[in-house]
Amino acid sequence: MTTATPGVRPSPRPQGGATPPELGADEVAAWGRSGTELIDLLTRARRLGPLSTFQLGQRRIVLVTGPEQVQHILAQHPDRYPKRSHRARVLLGEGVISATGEAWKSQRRLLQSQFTATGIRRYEQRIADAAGRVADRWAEKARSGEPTDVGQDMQFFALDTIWRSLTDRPLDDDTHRELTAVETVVASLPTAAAAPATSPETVTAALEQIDATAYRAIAAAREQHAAGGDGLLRLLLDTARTRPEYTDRLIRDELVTLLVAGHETTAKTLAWLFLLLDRHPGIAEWAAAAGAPGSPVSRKEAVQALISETLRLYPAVWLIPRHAAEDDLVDGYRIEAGTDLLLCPYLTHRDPELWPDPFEFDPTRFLTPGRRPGRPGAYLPFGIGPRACLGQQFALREMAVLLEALLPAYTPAFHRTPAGAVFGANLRPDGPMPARILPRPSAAGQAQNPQGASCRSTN
Ligand code: HEM
Repeated sequence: MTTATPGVRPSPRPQGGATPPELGADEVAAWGRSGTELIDLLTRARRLGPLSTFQLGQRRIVLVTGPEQVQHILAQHPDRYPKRSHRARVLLGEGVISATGEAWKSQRRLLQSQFTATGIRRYEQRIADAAGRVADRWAEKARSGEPTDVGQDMQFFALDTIWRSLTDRPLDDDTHRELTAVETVVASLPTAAAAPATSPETVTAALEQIDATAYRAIAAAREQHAAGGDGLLRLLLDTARTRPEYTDRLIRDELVTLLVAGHETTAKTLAWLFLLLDRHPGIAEWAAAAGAPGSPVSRKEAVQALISETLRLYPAVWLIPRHAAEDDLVDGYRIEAGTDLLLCPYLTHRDPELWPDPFEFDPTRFLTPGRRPGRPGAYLPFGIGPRACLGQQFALREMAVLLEALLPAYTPAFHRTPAGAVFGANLRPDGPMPARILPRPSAAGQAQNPQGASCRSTN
């Protein structure tokens, strides 16, 4: 407890506190000359401790990787650390990811009910239909021996799933082609910059394409709506009747936000998962056999553990930026108003003080009590606090439905696999993933198409 000293005006700034340990300018310059990814600079800074700082051009950046510090910023004091001008605003407009303040609260409240564990049940059939499409494709590829690209199949699945949930229609080839423009824009987004630079021509053209597709979907949903259609867009259109802030522009922004947030991350996670299984055939066998008589884990448990461990090693959202709106003390260190902060789940998830054998792919750590850290803030693939992922339950469900159908039945035999990772707007494999689809010998005739009655989870 502090006592006021007579005659001294209380300062609004927290007292005391040292600056977080700083990475020297020469090391930052050496990193700049090396031309390597931002993650290399962050890895150097991380060695200084759970909170560290460095100067990048004109910007002072604080890197936050310790669980307690992460928890302080995202969960305990989110008002002190808002999102600033979101780097994807050029694409997402005022949708729920980039909105702030009261507008964000009311937009989030509206969508929240659709994305709870109960709320997503209304999308179960659409998820099963999209997974069934991939299962059919892999069955055909397994028969014909023609190669497929596993990364692209995952991209299509995730986009088809969210498109069906938004518009109540399966993704058709034309719309799919048009929406590849999203990838062009996502690939052009800066990683740690506060605001995107002026769009180059290709990005502008891609944005125009995305707008055209979105407005066409809104018009179609209006017609379908009159005829009794369903889907997330319907909720937005219904809301627009009583809330004038839901203009066509805001509906477009929410639609594009959910499309982008709802497929890139899921697709990349599934792509990483298949790459990890390729590198660890023993674990692929374990997952395929789970749920069979005599297996100690159910298929559902094994699939959940695979997803959790993939998200630990390759969190698609590998960097979470925040901005200090006021002075604060974190772990005894002073954070000044105006500082940019970067939280890095990728580094937190690979911290040897938190995770035994952090570089090992070992899904069983999520099945064995005491083998994962209990400290809040140590595992955050979906973020934490009020701005945590809206679509977490949806993403987990769609990935589980697909994997429960594919893993027991097929193995992709990759012709080649990407050598590394791209740490861009999301964390993605850095190349194509061509493969032949092999039926698992033990699973002949067992391939499950989740469209039918088998869409309930297997044991
Ligand atoms: C594996 C899949 C996914 C991962 C790893 C993921 C990760 C994240 C993370 C880390 C955040 C928080 C970012 C921050 O704090 O700044 C976030 C926010 C968000 N995610 Fe996801 N996400 C996934 C799938 C989805 C899906 C399927 C949807 C929609 C259907 C979705 C919609 C959103 C939205 C709308 C936000 C913004 C929430 C807000 O600001 O209130 N995400 N996601």
